[in-house]
Amino acid sequence: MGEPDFPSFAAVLERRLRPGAITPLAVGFSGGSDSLALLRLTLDWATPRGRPVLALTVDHGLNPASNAWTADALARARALGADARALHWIGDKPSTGLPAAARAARHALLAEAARAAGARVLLLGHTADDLAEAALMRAEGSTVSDPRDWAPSPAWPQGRGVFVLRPLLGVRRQALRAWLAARGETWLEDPANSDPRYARARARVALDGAAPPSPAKPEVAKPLAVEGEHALRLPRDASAAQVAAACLCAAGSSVPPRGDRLARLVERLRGGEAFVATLAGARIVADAAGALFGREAGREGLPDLVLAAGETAVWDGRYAVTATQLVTIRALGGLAARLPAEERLALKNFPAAFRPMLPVAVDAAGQASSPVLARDSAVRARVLIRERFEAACGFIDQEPAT
Ligand SMILES: Nc1ncnc2c1ncn2[C@@H]1O[C@H](COP(=O)(O)OP(=O)(O)OP(=O)(O)O)[C@@H](O)[C@H]1O
Repeated sequence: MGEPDFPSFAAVLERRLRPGAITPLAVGFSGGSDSLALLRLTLDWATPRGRPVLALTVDHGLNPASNAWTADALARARALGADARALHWIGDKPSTGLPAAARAARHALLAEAARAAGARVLLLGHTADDLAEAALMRAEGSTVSDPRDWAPSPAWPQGRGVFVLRPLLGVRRQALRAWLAARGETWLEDPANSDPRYARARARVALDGAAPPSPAKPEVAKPLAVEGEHALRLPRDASAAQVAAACLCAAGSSVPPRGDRLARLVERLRGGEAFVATLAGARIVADAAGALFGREAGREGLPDLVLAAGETAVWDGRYAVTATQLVTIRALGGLAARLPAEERLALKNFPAAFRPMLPVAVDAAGQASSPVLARDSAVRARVLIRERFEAACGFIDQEPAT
């Protein structure tokens, strides 16, 4: 296979991708220089290993030329030997916070398409320059975080089971451009990248010609004794990041707690008192044995979800539910008396505080049954809480088997 063009790129792929896997690799391909280099390098690495590469191009619909850019990107990807798909951001675009909304939509579309294609890993073309830009934007007051070389997809629930890999974080954009130019490649320059209304574009200008940024520090996940499936039990000395992840995953939400309220919760946990608190959709019950994080019902209660036979969907960000007949998935609260006797018995195994937030399926005749209590239910439920938590905490550091 010869010496790779960017040894750090190949090293990251060797470390993060499952040896011998032949599932597709998804690549976020905008048509710009970074992701064009990413796509070419990924194809060079994957093709001899028998792994198909799927280029995914998101058309944000924000520029009149975007249709043509997308068509060009697809043609380019296919000419290089990849499969290619266009994804469209449809619906209303906000008048403020457009970059953040576009980013969230992009991650959701990319993750959904990657998962649908059977890919567990989505490669993105962030470079060493993006790390430096993020640092500069923070210095200007922005809250952007550093892109990480390996992280679960930030889109939820679309990104469940999908990891984002950024193998170019150790490479300068200029080096990629020189490498492409030497191969006669041309690429798209998105005018938004030089639009001074955006903090990112201003950071880019400020960094032009600056010294190379230092490479990202590898993150080491601290071991943690976590228990539970529907509610998570953590030791009281869990780190702030682990407490934030526990709230996020137990609540099934997509916005982790930050700032003062998180710091206060961590402090109370360290303090050792027994207490009950709520944060970001999670209910936290702390006692001498540790802290239990479950779903807080909130003032509005939990959503209803109607599923047709054969349909799978995620209910409340916590359970992937598949129906074999028409059902409505609801929160158990208030319906326990309608459960069959053996399910009512099984319910006793759950902490009382969290029983009302378990899912229950109600069929057209009004019959209630919970897929997490019944051994043989017309509805199957996969609990997403624990595996999401483990991914968020960095305990899954390589492409998982499908
Ligand atoms: N329109 C797009 N379609 C597909 N992939 C894209 C698109 N835009 C960006 N990407 C992917 O994301 C990478 C980073 O792009 P960019 O720096 O513009 O995004 P970002 O907003 O900084 O990323 P983040 O999601 O980390 O905020 C690109 O190299 C590419 O892999």
